[in-house]
This record gives sequence, structure tokens and C-alpha cells, in this order.
Amino acid sequence: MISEFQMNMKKKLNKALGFQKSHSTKQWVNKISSSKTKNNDENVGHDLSMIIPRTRSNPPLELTIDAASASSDDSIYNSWVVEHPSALDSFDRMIKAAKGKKIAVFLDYDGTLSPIVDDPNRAFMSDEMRAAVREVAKYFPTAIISGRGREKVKEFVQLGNVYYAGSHGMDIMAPPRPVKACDGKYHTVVAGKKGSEVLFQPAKKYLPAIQEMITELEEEIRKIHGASVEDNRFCVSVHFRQVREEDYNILQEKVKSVVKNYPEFHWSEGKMVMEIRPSIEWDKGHALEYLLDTLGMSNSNDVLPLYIGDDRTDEDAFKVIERRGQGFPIIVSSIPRETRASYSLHDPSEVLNFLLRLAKWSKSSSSSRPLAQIWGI
Ligand SMILES: O=P(O)(O)OC[C@H]1O[C@H](O[C@H]2O[C@H](CO)[C@@H](O)[C@H](O)[C@H]2O)[C@H](O)[C@@H](O)[C@@H]1O
Repeated sequence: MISEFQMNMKKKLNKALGFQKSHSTKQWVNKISSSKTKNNDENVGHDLSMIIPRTRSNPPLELTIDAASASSDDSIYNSWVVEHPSALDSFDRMIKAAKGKKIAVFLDYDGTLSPIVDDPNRAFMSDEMRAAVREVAKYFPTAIISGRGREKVKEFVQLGNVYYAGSHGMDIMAPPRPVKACDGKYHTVVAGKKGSEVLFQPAKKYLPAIQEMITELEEEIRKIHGASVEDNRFCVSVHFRQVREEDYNILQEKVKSVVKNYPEFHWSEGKMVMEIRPSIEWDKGHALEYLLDTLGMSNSNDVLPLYIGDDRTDEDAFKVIERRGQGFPIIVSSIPRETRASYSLHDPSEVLNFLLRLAKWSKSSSSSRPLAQIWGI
């Protein structure tokens, strides 16, 4: 179902981009030429899919956007930014609000720490970004919460001083502390580099079904050029970024036909990806709460969670911060989006600048001491 926001945004965007409704074809068509714009980056088409359902008659924007529309596009973005101010411009205000409080940093991976690229196996993080996250994690407890498998995201990030939650938070490696947030039956104590750690895996019982489903999906989509299945351990991604537009619907139907045989699973759409996961009550928001709890930071009065993410699944974490009434939910987006985040950053390069500023501030702030000193690690 399309929300009012989506309808309005669709109207505004189509108007600003020079689209008009064709009476003969009942399709949205572009009035102007089809050269590409500065906005025709990796984010546009799929970001737009979050506000405008993409169909054959409503193609991804990246295929149709025009250079002449860039200024209108900018003005729409600018008015959205008024409601979701840039976290860079708001930095001083945010830091002032954080005075005397503890910040915990949560970061999504794809589209936040690494740019969106065609091949999911090549979504590397830059050395600058890695250094910035390492620096931030010296001063604030820091966790990466990703839709990827935990091991995979760890392989990309390559940092020892952060916590990792993979599979949209269904696979968490955290310090061993008594936790209130959930049932102990999902915990396994393991020997980690920092001593013993706890693995929290609430979807373990679905592993055999997931493997079976992956085999079926691979077989089903085999003939669709460019489609691929990614095993994210407790969930699965079916990618269509490299699929021809005319095959989108076929792919979606094929995936749906497999998933319907697994009633304990559901799928949702991310950035040119169908994400399939067990229908348990656990998402990135629960992961954020769980991590705060294990870090001994669940007291909402003096803890400010800062979460940066770019995708639909990150909204669950934004929602938790909104509910807590304190913290900094920051969306990464280069186009207007319906979101619960209060702040925005345009793209991963702005994420890098924000993290650098945060690290610089904590280093220079007399009240900040490296975590290693405080916790003796
Ligand atoms: O929660 P995240 O860390 O943001 O993971 C969400 C999905 O990210 C990856 O896919 C996205 O990034 C790929 C690389 O840039 C891109 O090719 C793809 O189109 C995007 O959807 C990851 O591969 C998926 O498994 C995650 O579900």
C-alpha cells in the first residue's frame, strides 16, 4: 500500500523531474531527454524504490532522470533536509546535547561504511573509513549491525575493537554480561580475542531450512542473467542489481514461489535486493537494545545511541532510538526518503567526515578517555 508521503513524494518528484502521465499508455514518461545527472549514482534507483513502488510502468529513476531536472531535484532534497538536518551541520549541537552523557555508536555496513557497488562481494570499505571507525571505537563502544553474515561483514571491516551483529541482528557477538533483553537459551559462550564472548543467535533453529531454501532459490533463478543469491547465514539475499529491468518481475515471482513454501519466513525489498528472513520478532532495533544491554548501557537517562544507516531495515533501529527519546538516528540518503531518522548524511563520504569529527572531538575532549583505559582492555 502506498502511504500519503509516498503519493505526495511521487507527485512532487515526477513533477520536478519532468515526468507527465501519458494518456495513451498510462505510464509515467519523461518529457525531456535521457542524459544522466549527477544524481544518477548508485543510490538513486533503489532509494526511490522505497518511496515509489517500481513496476514496468514506473521504471527506476536512474534509467530516466534528466540533467535539466537536477535543480528541482536539489530543491526537493533541500526541503527534506530541513526536516532531517545534516548531522555534519548539526554536529556542534549534537555534541552539546551529549555533554555528560555516554554515546554508543552503531553503524550499518553497505551504503553507510561502504558505497553501494554492483558486485556485493566487492563492497570494500576504504582504509580511511576503517581508520575513522577504529578511532571512534577507541572512545565509544561501537558496533556494526548489518544484513550480511557476521563473518562476512567482519572480513570487510577488519577491526578488532568493534562488536559485530550480522544477519540483520540475528547473529551477535558481544561481551559476556548478564542481559535482560532476551531469553538466555539463545546464548553460547565462546572464546574470543577479548577473552570469552557471547554469541546470541535467536534464529538458529532455522539454519537447515535456510540452506534448503538457498539451494531452491539458486536453482530457480539460475536462468535469470545477473541474479544471484547471497547466503547471509540466518537470512538470504537475492540480488537483482545486475538483472535486466524486464526480468525484475519474473525474478520476484520466482523468489516468491520459493518463499511461499516456507511459511516461517518472509521477504522484504532493500536496495535492488530481496531479503528473506525468519519471521521472528528480532530486527536491527532489537539488536541495538541487546547490545546496549550487554554493554551495560541500557539506562536511557544518560546514554545516547548514535545509529547511522541507509536502508529500510535500519528504520527498526531508528524507531528504537525514537522510542527511547534520546539519541541520534541518522539516515544516509542522497534523495528524500520517508524515515524515522532525525538527522541525515548524504552519502558514505559524509559518514566518513562525521566519524572523523566525532573521533577528533572525543580525542580533544578532556572528559573522554580511551575505552581501553576505562575498561582495562
Ligand atoms: O544491512 P546492510 O549492511 O546495509 O546490508 C543490506 C544488504 O547489503 C548488501 O547489498 C547491498 O549492497 C551491495 C554492495 O554494494 C549491492 O550490490 C546491493 O545491490 C545492495 O542491496 C548485501 O549484499 C546484502 O546481502 C544485504 O542484505
